[in-house]
Amino acid sequence: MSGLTLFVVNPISGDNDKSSITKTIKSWSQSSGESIEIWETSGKNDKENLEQKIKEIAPAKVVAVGGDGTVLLCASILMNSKVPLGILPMGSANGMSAELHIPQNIKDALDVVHRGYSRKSDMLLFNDKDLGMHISDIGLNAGLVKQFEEGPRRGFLGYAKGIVGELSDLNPFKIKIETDTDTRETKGYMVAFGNAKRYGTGALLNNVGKINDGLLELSILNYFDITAIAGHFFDIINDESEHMKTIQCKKATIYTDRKVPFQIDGELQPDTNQVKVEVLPDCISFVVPQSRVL
Ligand SMILES: Nc1ncnc2c1ncn2[C@@H]1O[C@H](COP(=O)(O)OP(=O)(O)OP(=O)(O)O)[C@@H](O)[C@H]1O
Repeated sequence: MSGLTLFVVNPISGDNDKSSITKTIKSWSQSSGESIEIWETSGKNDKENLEQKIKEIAPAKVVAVGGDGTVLLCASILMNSKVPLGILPMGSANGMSAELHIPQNIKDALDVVHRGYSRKSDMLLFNDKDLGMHISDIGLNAGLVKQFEEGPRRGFLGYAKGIVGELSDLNPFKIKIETDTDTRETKGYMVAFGNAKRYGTGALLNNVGKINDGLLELSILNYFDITAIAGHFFDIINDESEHMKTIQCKKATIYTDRKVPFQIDGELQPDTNQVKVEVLPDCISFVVPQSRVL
């Protein structure tokens, strides 16, 4: 595809030096003949400013250089347009790029951008206003994200302390789920909202999710059992799993009997006792390796 490629670089994502990435992008532009522009996020009004930039330069492709937050920022602007979104995975969480099999190596990921194969994906809309793309949840995992973000500690030790804190406070909550097809009540520690199969950490959430199936997966963690949880890291969950149930639907509202932590694609939201979610089918195109084109 000819035309301009806009690289949207998040300078703070993933704690790695972006100046060498910028150099690599510029030399790739010369060797591949792709004309490029590089635009950095500031962390303030990025959506409005990027929207403006995209209107001005009308790129043929946009490439998010960062983690899931940067991918979601770009996707929220490009949705329902014909402009495909590539990814150079540079975040601390790169769930969407892992789902799309984008290479972690930057030169290989740039090669995917240059080839320009694309596939469509659904997105998720929460509470009629917030977009999600990969995996969001309420309860246990969002509690860990909260411990990590709100605690004074960074790094692995801080994360480990956060896990211990979160697990020692663990109590199930009552959950009512209304989907477009049924209503059920249960108790559990977490409800995940998936457009995909696995978290950016590699942990498997469900066996059925496809990013372009027009469905979302609600996965409910009913029992907390460390060996069963460990199974998710080794891909040994099955449809009969006792501790985790998955329901596919097009929309749902979840009610809980107390306010619980909530995260959308890794970004913490205010604690909540009610989440409405619906799938927005096939509304964004990602640039993917040829093997991932359907
Ligand atoms: N220049 C900037 N300064 C500070 N924050 C920024 C800047 N640009 C983007 N951000 C913030 O970076 C976050 C998105 O980061 P992203 O998910 O791409 O990478 P990440 O390394 O996975 O991030 P994190 O692990 O902190 O969520 C958003 O919260 C956004 O507001």
